Amino acid sequence: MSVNIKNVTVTFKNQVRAVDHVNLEIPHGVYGLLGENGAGKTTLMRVLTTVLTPSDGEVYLDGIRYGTGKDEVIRQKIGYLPQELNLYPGLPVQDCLEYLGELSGIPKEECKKRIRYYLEKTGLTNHRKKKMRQLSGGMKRRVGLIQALLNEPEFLIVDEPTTGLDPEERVRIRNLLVDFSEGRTVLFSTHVVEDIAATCSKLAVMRKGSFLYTGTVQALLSRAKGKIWTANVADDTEAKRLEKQYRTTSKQYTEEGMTVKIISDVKPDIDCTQPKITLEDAYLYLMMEKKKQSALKNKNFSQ
Ligand SMILES: Nc1ncnc2c1ncn2[C@@H]1O[C@H](COP(=O)(O)OP(=O)(O)OP(=O)(O)O)[C@@H](O)[C@H]1O
Repeated sequence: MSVNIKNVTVTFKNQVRAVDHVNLEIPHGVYGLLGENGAGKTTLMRVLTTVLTPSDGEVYLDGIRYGTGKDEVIRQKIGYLPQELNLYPGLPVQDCLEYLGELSGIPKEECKKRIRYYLEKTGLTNHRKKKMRQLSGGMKRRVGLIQALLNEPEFLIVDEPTTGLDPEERVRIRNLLVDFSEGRTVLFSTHVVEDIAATCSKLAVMRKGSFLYTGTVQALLSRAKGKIWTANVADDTEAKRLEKQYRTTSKQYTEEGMTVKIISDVKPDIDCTQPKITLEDAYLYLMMEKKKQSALKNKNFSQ
């Protein structure tokens, strides 16, 4: 399964350019799509599902070009979990999934077998008789994921699959996606950096309709090498003082007080050490660098 995005642009009627000339080849396995609110992730995913026709550019799935009369064939290869999904509130979970399976043309017995398997895998077996409207947000999300997996798609696109899940369920769903990706392609879009760190070896980082980065997690981590520092402080007042002085990313309470993470090309003039870089550090470093560059560009432009 290969997915190719070539020079794709989406401009909405209100002139918002949500996706701006992007190019991407999505390989096998779980591929992360990370980006701030409004970056263009959902718009790009809607293009990939054939729901939205781009204003410009081409998309190919296994060499089949979108919008050339073969979109139905493409759709049969795709499973999609959208950000918001309201599945038949009056139907019990089992009936709802059986109905969706029937709509997808999955043979009845095979469909029941898959439903049993995925209910078990998502920890929902004991909730299968509950009506959809009686489920918690996290449970609804998991049923939504099952509907996307049900036709065992070659290309699975999931938009924020772990939203509303408790930590244990989050891990369970991540593992399910990794297992499912064996021999398939999974596009995993999220704001949760931890989700990407736990599932993907490659990712794209999106901002304002463009990719700031595409490549391996490892290479992104090495970009931030030598730029992240940790300082221990006694309390929040001291942490705030550091925040005024340096570009800080996070602070965390510890047994002794607090630790503050600082981004700096050179060692800050305080007692600090270099921690093991996390994907969150590398992501925040990338975002800060790009924002700094755009601010500089705007300043030069207005001078
Ligand atoms: N149908 C639409 N008409 C006009 N503008 C839209 C439409 N859909 C999205 N947008 C705009 O396009 C931009 C990208 O939105 P999109 O939903 O793709 O971002 P996102 O990265 O998925 O954000 P989030 O992480 O918050 O879901 C935003 O500025 C949004 O307001």
